[in-house]
Amino acid sequence: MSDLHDNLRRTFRWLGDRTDDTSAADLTGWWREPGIVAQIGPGLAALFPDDAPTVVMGPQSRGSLLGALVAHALGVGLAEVRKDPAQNVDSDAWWEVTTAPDYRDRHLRLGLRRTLLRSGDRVIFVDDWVDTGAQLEACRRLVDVSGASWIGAAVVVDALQRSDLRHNLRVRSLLHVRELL
Ligand SMILES: O=P(O)(O)OC[C@H]1O[C@H](OP(=O)(O)OP(=O)(O)O)[C@H](O)[C@@H]1O
Repeated sequence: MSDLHDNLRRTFRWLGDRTDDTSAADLTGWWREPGIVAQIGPGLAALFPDDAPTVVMGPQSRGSLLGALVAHALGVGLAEVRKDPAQNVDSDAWWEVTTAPDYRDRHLRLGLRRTLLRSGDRVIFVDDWVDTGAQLEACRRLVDVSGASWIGAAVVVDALQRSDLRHNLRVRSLLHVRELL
């Protein structure tokens, strides 16, 4: 998987002009690269080789995109986490949580349809990037309330500001943000 590691670094860009104080991560080059699309699902799945997940959880939108690739690699399904979930009909029941301030200082409402996780499910969380860990922590709460079990988080880039979260939520990554600087 060293090809994957090198390809992720090669096709990543920081966007920012000289007059800008901050820069933004551009990951779109990853999705354009056939080798990455082929390898990233198996690569993330391999971060938890001994844990036998029954389902992948991925937050909208890039967590769901990657989550589908990981689910395919593992031969399981995907539980999609929606932002600002809307109930369609009375019987459409959701688990909902609000995040701590995330990397854009947002308190997001995240929701998971109750039909998507069952007690006995073993969940692997997938996302492209973790920064404050606010969305990650909120997804852990969704798993807890559903009665399913949390295996850990497989992410592409670990930019976690809090190392306690890395340990407590079992965060494993393909790259550390330092490798992109
Ligand atoms: O660690 P945190 O501070 O919670 O931030 C990380 C989250 O933010 C980004 O998603 P974003 O909400 O930008 O949505 P996107 O996937 O649609 O780009 C990223 O994909 C993670 O889900």
